[in-house]
Amino acid sequence: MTNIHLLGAPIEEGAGRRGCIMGPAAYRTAGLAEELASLGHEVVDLGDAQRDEVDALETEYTHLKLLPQVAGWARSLHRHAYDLAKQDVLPIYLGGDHALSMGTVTGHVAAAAELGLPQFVLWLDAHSDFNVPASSPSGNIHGMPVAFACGLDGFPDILGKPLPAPLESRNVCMIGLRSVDGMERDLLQASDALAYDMRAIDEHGIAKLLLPFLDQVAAADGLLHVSLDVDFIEPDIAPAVGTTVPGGATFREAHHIMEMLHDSGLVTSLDLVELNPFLDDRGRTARLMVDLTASLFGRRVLDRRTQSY
Ligand SMILES: NC(=[NH2+])NCCC[C@H](N)C(=O)O
Ligand SMILES: [Mn+2]
Ligand SMILES: [Mn+2]
Repeated sequence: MTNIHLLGAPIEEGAGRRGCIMGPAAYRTAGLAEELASLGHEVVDLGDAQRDEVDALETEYTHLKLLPQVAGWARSLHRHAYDLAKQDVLPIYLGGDHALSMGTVTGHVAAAAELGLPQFVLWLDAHSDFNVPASSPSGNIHGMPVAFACGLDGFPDILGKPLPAPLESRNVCMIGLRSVDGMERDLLQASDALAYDMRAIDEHGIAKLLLPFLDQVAAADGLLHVSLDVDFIEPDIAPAVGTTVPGGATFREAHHIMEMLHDSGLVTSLDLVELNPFLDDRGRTARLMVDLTASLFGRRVLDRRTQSY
């Protein structure tokens, strides 16, 4: 039994298209809390976080879109995440676009650093979200949270203070990549992040990529934050996302990852991001995300002990 706390993060200003503001409501409508409770967990819905008011920030990168709004969300979510990380609960952040991870990841890294524990991040996404302002072709800040959390140069004062502790890029594992921008690719390859594209899944399968990373987290006695972007999944089955890229993870691959994460017992926090209910087809993407989350929290078809392999 896990004590799960749900926090809505209805940010949409980091994405190029509007609609993620409706994400938290869609997860609630799709029955996320009830589903997790039916698996035997204690679930508390904290409602939605509020954005801080932030004035214009100084930066030479004028193409950054809606920067004060994104910074307001990052500051608020950073505080929430830091507080939740210090409690004996497992937070699930209901996005909201992926810029929300600028707050959640940095909050968890800051709390982990104070506890003297290494913080790991599993990034399930079609994109590496490793742009810095200078490399971003779009100016959409949801393409930048990993670079920001790792402390790369060139960002304005998004948190309103220096990063309390940078995320170590060697503690990051990305799976599902199939859209990385030109300069972003150079930055990613110069970092120590483990990054697997779809070809790696095709050639090796999920288990072979994920197990060594989970072993590394366990060996380091680390904390594990999972950030699940809807566009990680094949858009045919998960259409409610503004940045679809064909060739995503299948239903089976996505559930397989979630089941392995459950079995590992290592996950300590989770972001569900980029759900855009405005683009959904009768709630199917919201329901799929709820089902995947249920797999991560223990739903399974058979008990392993009853199987003969
Ligand atoms: N979280 C996301 N969906 N990110 C998409 C980013 C797309 C592109 N790399 C950009 O920076 O604009
Ligand atoms: Mn993303
Ligand atoms: Mn993405």
